[in-house]
Amino acid sequence: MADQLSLLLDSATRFPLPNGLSFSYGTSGFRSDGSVLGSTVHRAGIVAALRSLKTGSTVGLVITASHNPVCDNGVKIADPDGSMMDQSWEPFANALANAPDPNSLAQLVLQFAKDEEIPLGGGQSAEVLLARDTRPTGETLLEAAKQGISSIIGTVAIDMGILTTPELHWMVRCWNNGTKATESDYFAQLSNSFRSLMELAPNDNLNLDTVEKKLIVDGANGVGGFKLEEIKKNITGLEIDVRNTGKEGEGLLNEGCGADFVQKEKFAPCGFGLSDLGIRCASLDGDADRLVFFRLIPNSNNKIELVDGDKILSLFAIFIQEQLRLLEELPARLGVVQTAYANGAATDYIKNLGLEVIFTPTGVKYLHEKALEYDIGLYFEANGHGTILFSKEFLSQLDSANRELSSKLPGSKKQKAASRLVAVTQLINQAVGDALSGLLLVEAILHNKGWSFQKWCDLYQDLPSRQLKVKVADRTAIVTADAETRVVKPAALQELIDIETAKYTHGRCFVRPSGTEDVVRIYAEAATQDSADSLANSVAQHVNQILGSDIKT
Ligand SMILES: CC(=O)N[C@H]1[C@@H](OP(=O)(O)O)O[C@H](CO)[C@@H](O)[C@@H]1O
Ligand SMILES: [Mg+2]
Repeated sequence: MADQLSLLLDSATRFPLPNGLSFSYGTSGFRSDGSVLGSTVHRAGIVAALRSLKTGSTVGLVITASHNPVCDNGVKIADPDGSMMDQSWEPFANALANAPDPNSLAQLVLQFAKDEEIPLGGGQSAEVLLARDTRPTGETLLEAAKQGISSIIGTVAIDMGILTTPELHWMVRCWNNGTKATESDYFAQLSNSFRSLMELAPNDNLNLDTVEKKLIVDGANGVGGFKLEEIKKNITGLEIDVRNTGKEGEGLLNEGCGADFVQKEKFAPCGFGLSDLGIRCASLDGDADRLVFFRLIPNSNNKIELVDGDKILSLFAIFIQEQLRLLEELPARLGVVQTAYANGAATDYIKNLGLEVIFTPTGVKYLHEKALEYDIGLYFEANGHGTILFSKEFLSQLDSANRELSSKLPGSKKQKAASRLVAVTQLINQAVGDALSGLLLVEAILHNKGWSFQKWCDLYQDLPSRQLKVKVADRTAIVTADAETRVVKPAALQELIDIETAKYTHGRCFVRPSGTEDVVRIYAEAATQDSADSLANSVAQHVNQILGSDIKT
């Protein structure tokens, strides 16, 4: 134990906490300006090493700040099944990140290891897979993570290189399952399952030829674009043109491009223009875990028609439901998980399909956890982060049904439905929302259904909405309940929100503190755009008055 203590003290001395800063494991890990994150990433390395020792399995650590500006960076930890680190460890991660000096850091580690019965001292080995996105601060931060990891005796760090966040989560999951886990295995799994699903399109679908084969993808000048360039080499039946790949001269990461920009601004990303009218387009975020689709609106100065996470979710739900209906001998409990940001029209649409819709607070760690409770759990945030989870029991029943139908009724509708579901389970990332696998699944489903982009857009009409953010003195003064739809503190604020909302037809409004930025977010929905704008503005004024601040859009 003396060795362990001196190793920790020595390592921590090289990564002092910057003066006057504090860090918090927020909606999606630690995030800040990349230049101040050395100590945080080093300490996240220690947390990951301990997590691996505790679980007796390999865990992951990704250095990314997703859709944030290029100067930001961040770090998050993946659990052995590829999901986000168990929330019960976040308080320890926070305490460690803010430990004022090496001594208190070492004491925190020793005490936590004792409380959690984590075997220190090298008796047990541990393993952490590492990856980073394309940010310039990534390389130095990766080194900090490696040093943090190796300050726990017996832990090995394996650098998997520059990857999308979902690739790393997928690799951790496969590594622990003992299945193939390299990047080329990931590419092969995506292209093979995409091919299978495309080939399973019904022959009697007369509309198949009318589906536009061309797709233009905005890579946000991040890691997703050049990974898609690799995947597309093995794909037929779809012509993919990748823009904003991050190559020299193509622009800065997430600047005027990427899924967050496209979804929030409802404008085409840079590099897109008039010549793309009528063509189906998609946008990834900086670490390729978010996906939205769009199409340029003629004569509108690059405004777009947006297909967000809610509509991707709806498309997936319809497709899964259709296959299950053909396979009535395979009962499955389907759950659809959304957050309060889901458009009201989307929720109504999914409920009208007869599906169960559940709401959780913002942040995929909450949605993912809920989706795991179903045989098939579909979840998406409106901003395009989501996936479909299949329970182990369902996967094994599906596998048996597929084998039986393939031998007894080959080529039948039932057999094809089972094979389609099998292909979906292989194509969609089971660890975390993945823009690249989601994109291929959308394309394969549109092809199977013979649906044009227009048909997909027309599933339902989004209710007009508006999002505002307000910077306040202390955003934690706002406490919410009921999946963030109601403010419980300060109580007067909810009463004011209720009074404002009642003034509008189809009015809905909620307020919550962001988990990734120092702001309070306001979301409003109403029958017209003017009403949504006005509702959001008046509630922002109330937030302003009660908590003191300036309104930002
Ligand atoms: C309104 C919104 O888009 N919120 C985003 C944003 O969280 P906030 O806690 O709202 O800052 O970033 C999260 C991480 O990417 C994402 O999960 C979430 O949906
Ligand atoms: Mg992201």
